[in-house]
Amino acid sequence: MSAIVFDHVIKRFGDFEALGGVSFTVEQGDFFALLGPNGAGKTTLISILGGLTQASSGAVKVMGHDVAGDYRAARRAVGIVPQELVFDPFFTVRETLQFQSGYFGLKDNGAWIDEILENLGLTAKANTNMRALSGGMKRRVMVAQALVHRPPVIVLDEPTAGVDVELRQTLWAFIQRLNKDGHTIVLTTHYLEEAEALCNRIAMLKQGRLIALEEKNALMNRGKARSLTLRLRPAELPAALQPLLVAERDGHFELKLSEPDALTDILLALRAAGISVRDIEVAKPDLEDIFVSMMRDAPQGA
Ligand SMILES: Nc1ncnc2c1ncn2[C@@H]1O[C@H](COP(=O)(O)OP(=O)(O)OP(=O)(O)O)[C@@H](O)[C@H]1O
Repeated sequence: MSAIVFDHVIKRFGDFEALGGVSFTVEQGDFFALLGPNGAGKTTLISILGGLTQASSGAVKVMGHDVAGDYRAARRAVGIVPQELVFDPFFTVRETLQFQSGYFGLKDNGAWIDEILENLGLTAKANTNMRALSGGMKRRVMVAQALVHRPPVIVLDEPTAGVDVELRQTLWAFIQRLNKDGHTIVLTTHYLEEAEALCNRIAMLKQGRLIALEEKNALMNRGKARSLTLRLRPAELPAALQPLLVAERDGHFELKLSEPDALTDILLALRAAGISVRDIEVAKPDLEDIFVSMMRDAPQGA
């Protein structure tokens, strides 16, 4: 059984189609990244998953439960950390988590609440009113709240937007532990280095359509071509190397390096032309480079 199944999900707001028939699955144990530019439809998809919005057509299942037909069981199977901070200012942190436990009919949830508070660095704030917390602390409570019922599937919608380095590290260490313990994680983020470091599968949305869905390693290998930046004396590129030139700025020549072995030929060509190398740098594309080129190459309104 897949952790999540999106089956031809269409969502219209009036005449506007925010999701144009999205189908993919997230497997149990995945650490899954859902990427896409602003307005691609990520939050809409997550809202449908959490039962906060209804799809115009199509079906969504969480741990085998249909989010529309079997709402309660589906809702129980997933913990969603929303992008926006939503809270009751009159509750303390602990009361907020107790209240959320009650919503799921959980009594005697104190030990797990303590563990969540500890792991998110919230223990010292347990009895503080929500309104008195800083933005980053409120964000931690949003995460804690999504975890109170120990959902097998945890969805984080831009959890690290505007949070400090310490929280990022604490949060990711905790989420990675939960993933190792068997929880399925879905993450949306605009910090692509986070997705690259944490996730094993990556989906990309553009204008409500899925344009890529791959194992991270396969996706990273698409960007095999490295780039080579050279500073030369004299600062000129021999004619034989001109076809490889990608860009030239401030006396730095950026060349396309289709395979690492091509480096030898480049250096030999430079020596033959009597040009010496003053500085050299080889760069491999990261997820951000791959993301940008895939978004550029995907058809408009695909
Ligand atoms: N309630 C609504 N009414 C009308 N349009 C909406 C509504 N909610 C979302 N949209 C539109 O649907 C599209 C997808 O929005 P969504 O919030 O899902 O994008 P996103 O990928 O999460 O973007 P971001 O990265 O900015 O969070 C956008 O064009 C948005 O304006």
